[in-house]
Amino acid sequence: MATMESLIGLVNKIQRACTVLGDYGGEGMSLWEALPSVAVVGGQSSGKSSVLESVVGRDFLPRGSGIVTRRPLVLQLHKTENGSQEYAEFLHAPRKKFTDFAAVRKEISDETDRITGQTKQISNIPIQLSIYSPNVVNLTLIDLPGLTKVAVEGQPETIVEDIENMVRSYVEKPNCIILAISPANQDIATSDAIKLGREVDPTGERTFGVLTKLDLMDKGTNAVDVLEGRSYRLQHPWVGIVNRSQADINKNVDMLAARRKEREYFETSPEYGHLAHKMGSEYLAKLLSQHLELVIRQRIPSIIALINKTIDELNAELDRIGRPIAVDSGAQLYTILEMCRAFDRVFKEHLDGGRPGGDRIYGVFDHQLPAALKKLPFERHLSLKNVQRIVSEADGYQPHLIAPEQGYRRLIDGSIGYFKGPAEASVDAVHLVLKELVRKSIAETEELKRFPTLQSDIAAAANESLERFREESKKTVTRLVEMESSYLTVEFFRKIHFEQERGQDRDREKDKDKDRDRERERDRDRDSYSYRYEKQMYDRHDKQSSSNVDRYSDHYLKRIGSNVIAYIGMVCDTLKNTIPKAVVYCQVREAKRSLLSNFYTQLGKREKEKLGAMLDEDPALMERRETIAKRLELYKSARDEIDQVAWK
Ligand SMILES: Nc1nc2c(ncn2[C@@H]2O[C@H](COP(=O)(O)OP(=O)(O)OP(=O)(O)O)[C@@H](O)[C@H]2O)c(=O)[nH]1
Repeated sequence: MATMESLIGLVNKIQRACTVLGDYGGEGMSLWEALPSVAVVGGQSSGKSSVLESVVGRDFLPRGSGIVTRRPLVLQLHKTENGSQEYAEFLHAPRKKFTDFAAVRKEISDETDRITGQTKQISNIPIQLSIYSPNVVNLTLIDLPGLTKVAVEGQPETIVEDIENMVRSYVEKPNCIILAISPANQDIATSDAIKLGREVDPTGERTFGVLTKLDLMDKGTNAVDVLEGRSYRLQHPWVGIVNRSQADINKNVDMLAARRKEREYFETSPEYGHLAHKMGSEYLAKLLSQHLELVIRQRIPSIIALINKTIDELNAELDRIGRPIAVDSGAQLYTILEMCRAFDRVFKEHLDGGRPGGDRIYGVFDHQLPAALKKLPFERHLSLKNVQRIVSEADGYQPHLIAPEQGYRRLIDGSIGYFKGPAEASVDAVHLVLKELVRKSIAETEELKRFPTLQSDIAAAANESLERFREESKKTVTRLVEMESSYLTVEFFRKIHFEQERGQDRDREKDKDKDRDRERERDRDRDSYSYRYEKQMYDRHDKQSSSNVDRYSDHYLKRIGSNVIAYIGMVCDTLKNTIPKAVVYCQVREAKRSLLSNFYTQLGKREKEKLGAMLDEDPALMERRETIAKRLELYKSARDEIDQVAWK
């Protein structure tokens, strides 16, 4: 019985492991998949049910002469807590607990009749019986209808084949251990059990030869040749058995008494005395236990592999969804700061390269700003008419004598005002890029994924900062533009004055130099406002054929306009360079330096509850993590259980 004990321990551990694995369905491995089943196979009345009972150690199967087992009986033994009451339950009557095993026997018999009628018919619909007991191992035993050679009165012709096919469907499963029962009072060469065993298990590794009814052999004959493996060789040793006779059953001889009788039989037998220690039901039970243990142990590596694989998967998933968060406020603050830093890292990567987005800021400076500047309506503002109007207005009642100082100022002031638009537009464009980068960075910060509340807190704080930077940046670029109005570059006008003198000389030399003049202009930046402006003025002038009657000649006004345009072109070039500097200084640099600094200040002042609230997770995620953590624990304990078994 020591072997049975260790088998119970082993199977229990695997049971616990498999319950864990099986509990979650799908990939889980059920206990019954991990464990082998044992089927008894043999001719009619060969003693199958008797042998099965001996292995289980209980009387509960109907027995008798003639065909008794007419439906497969799938018997699942479930080990229960020590001290708990033994009971049986049928699948066809789930809520009914049988504690009286005589009643179990009767129910098997009645249930057989329910399907087959009280005839000699058989059915392949199994009866499922579970026995819950502290004294059994978790195991499936299958009692099968006896194989027969001919159909008897009341049976269909196909019965021989039908039974064989049914039995085969059970024993051909590689997980099935075959107890091949042959009665000693028949020639072993005609044994149906051996024949089928050889067919489904040619190497004989899962077939056990059992010889029953040794006591019923003819006087003067014995089965020593069979038992010693000479008649038919099997990998496992043959076991001889003496079950209760029909007379014993009728007299209600109990199992203990039957065992004693069997032991005495072998010990006192002149033929089998030398084999006594390897004979009998108890020895068969022991042999079977040992084999089961071996087979079950062979399954351990694959069970452990499955457990390890699942543990790895669970750990990976936990890593993905994040480990649980701490409860004390210090640790929470730390977690929040860590996450802010992670976000900050991603954000900076976007700006500095490594991640896309920062280049769009350069796009604003390189493309958007110059394009906007080019579109400014200077040509309209400095049209001949406008120049004349503004210069005249600035002069007032007294026309200027040498140069229209006030006129220039007004023309320039009015023009410079136009730069505010593109300057502010650059600020706004960069603001939008930064805002988008904040949004992107939050989405891309792995660590933040599980904390929707913190995500929106960080987003709000970052956007608030960006808004502040934008205000500051707008003030600065406006100032840059205003600075251009507040003090004009003197050198420019001195140079103009000088050039104009020269120009007047040339005028005197008149149009013969006109071509040369144009050539000089062409040499200048063709893209500049002054070039385009002057060209337009020339063209217009040619068409208008100088019918002007105003204070100043068209030529003179055109000069003023083109001077202003040239000056504005210079201012434009300056602003094209300084606006980006201001924008980067006020917005980009600040975003990199102090996007979350206000947030940090606020964080320091928050109470514990508020910190906890910031770390609120998606409830579904929390639940998932809990489930995974629990499963992980179970799997680890299952692995421990099995490890203990494996190293024994
Ligand atoms: N004397 C003696 N009788 C036995 C032995 N084994 C079985 N019997 C008797 O043989 C009869 C059939 O035994 P079962 O255990 O019902 O045989 P079975 O193979 O399950 O029979 P079916 O289910 O009908 O095929 C019963 O009356 C048993 O008492 C044995 O070793 N010695």
